[in-house]
Amino acid sequence: MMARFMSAAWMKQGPMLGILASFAIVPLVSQDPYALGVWTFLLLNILVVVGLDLLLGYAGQLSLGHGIFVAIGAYASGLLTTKAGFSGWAAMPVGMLAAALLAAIVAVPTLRLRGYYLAMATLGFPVMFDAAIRVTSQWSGGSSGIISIPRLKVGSYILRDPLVYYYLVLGVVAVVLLVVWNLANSRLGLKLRAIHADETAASARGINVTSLKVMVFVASATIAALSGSLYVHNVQFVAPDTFGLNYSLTLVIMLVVGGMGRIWGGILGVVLLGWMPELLREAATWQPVIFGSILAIIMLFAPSGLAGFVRRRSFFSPEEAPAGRPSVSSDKPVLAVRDIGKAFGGVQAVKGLSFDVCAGEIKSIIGPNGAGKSTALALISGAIAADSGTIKLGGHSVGQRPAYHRARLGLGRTFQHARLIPTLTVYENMMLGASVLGGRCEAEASRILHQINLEHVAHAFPGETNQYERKLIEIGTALAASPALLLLDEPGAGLSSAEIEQLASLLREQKEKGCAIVLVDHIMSLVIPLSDSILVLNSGSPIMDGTPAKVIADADVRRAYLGERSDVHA
Ligand SMILES: Nc1ncnc2c1ncn2[C@@H]1O[C@H](COP(=O)(O)OP(=O)(O)OP(=O)(O)O)[C@@H](O)[C@H]1O
Repeated sequence: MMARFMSAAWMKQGPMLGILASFAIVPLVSQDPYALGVWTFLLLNILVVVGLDLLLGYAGQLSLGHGIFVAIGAYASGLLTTKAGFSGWAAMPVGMLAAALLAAIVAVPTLRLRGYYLAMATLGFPVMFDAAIRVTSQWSGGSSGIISIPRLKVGSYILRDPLVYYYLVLGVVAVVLLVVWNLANSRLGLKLRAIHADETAASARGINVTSLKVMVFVASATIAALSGSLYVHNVQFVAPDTFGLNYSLTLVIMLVVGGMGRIWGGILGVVLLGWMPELLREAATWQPVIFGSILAIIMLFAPSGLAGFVRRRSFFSPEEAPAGRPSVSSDKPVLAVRDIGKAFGGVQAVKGLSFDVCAGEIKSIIGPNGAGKSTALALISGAIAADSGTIKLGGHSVGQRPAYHRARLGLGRTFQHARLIPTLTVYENMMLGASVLGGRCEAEASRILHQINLEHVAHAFPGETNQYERKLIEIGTALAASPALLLLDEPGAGLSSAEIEQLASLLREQKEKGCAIVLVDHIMSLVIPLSDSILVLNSGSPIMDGTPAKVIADADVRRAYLGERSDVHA
């Protein structure tokens, strides 16, 4: 048992410890103070790029002015130590706090929106920072910068030896890297990858997308400020030119070349591109050409960066599946929808829709194409807001609540076109689904994988599975959250009759366990035998709600919908 634990721990920490060990032996190869200075500078850039990777590679948010957070750390240390009598150690957290504050101020309005708003907001940072330094030149030193910044001290010992400073910086980098590495390979990393791939799907899995994006941006800005502070106490000088737009873009390029979303990719990018100017010093005029050519070649032949050549390895593996949960049932409605409506411009997609679904009940919604079925599910799940009406989940009014909040209250859903996270393995997708429960989601993920018979594709990525498996995986990710209510949008589409039969038995099992299900589908051989009741929508409005027998016998329904189809009989 102990040996298994040790090998699992080594498997998880091993790669990062290996990288850190390589940096630890650098001084054994050369103790040339200049070379050590370059390596120290690279380590400081690794700090920034690794923080940027969390933001860009994991959460998919681009910051084009990230160098400014380094500048804030550098200037806070420079100013507070030269003008306010702070020690370097005391100035450091002030710079980090200032960077975190600025990041939060920028992030809260921009990261609520999807798209490149953060990139646009941060693009102006270098120019604004430069202007701010020049306007406040009396105390900030203007374009001449600040000189004679004191070195860090431990007691009366001044950290001026390049070798000592290298190991100090390496120690800080080691702590940050191990923390970031463990975060990236934890549930948080899965959530960030989910946000990157599909914010709507992430919200449906109970993830508060905005707050997570803000948190990561603030954390990466704080790490960047720490780097800036350590930098100025080494070079003892700071000027605004160091942190221009070029620097911020170079950070992004290092990450892109090395490979985003891997941590070690960013480190590789910094080392490769960081050493290049040194190696090409003789051909200084050719440097931009060579730099640009390398970037173009990487973008053409390895758009995922150098790390993209290595298949991502998951640190999560299915465990022994625990026993299933006991069944629950109650007559209280799990879902109560009253008079909801939604218009898209002139199109009234849903109008006057009301119904209840109790625990252990399957309610199907059918209707012709464009009848408003998917819109109804989107309104119930919170993917879009209703114009009118009320929605109650387990007695809680959720009409104004975002999708992630409804997911946390026990609403699971699938989409008309399966929305899995392509960058996560099947098992990790299950874990993401289960993560809304808190606690150890590995066990729940394993249980569902076993239940839907997909253990053989646990380590595959969704793109490597077939259509039926993808449908099951998406239902599985919803089931992993132990939903009280499950919304299914056309789960039967494109499946063979044998697959539909298997799907029906999986849904029957969920019903028996007390799950309330709302099923939207055109496949009557799935809908009719499975449903307790069927609601028929036509042009957004309900025209009938009753037992399957009553619905298929209704003349209006047959005219509006069923009469057009040949597979009506169960
Ligand atoms: N985001 C949107 N913007 C504008 N119109 C929309 C949007 N979503 C849906 N609609 C319109 O609302 C109406 C209902 O669409 P919805 O997708 O809900 O129908 P449906 O019953 O699910 O159809 P199908 O069976 O083809 O999936 C359609 O006229 C559709 O064009």
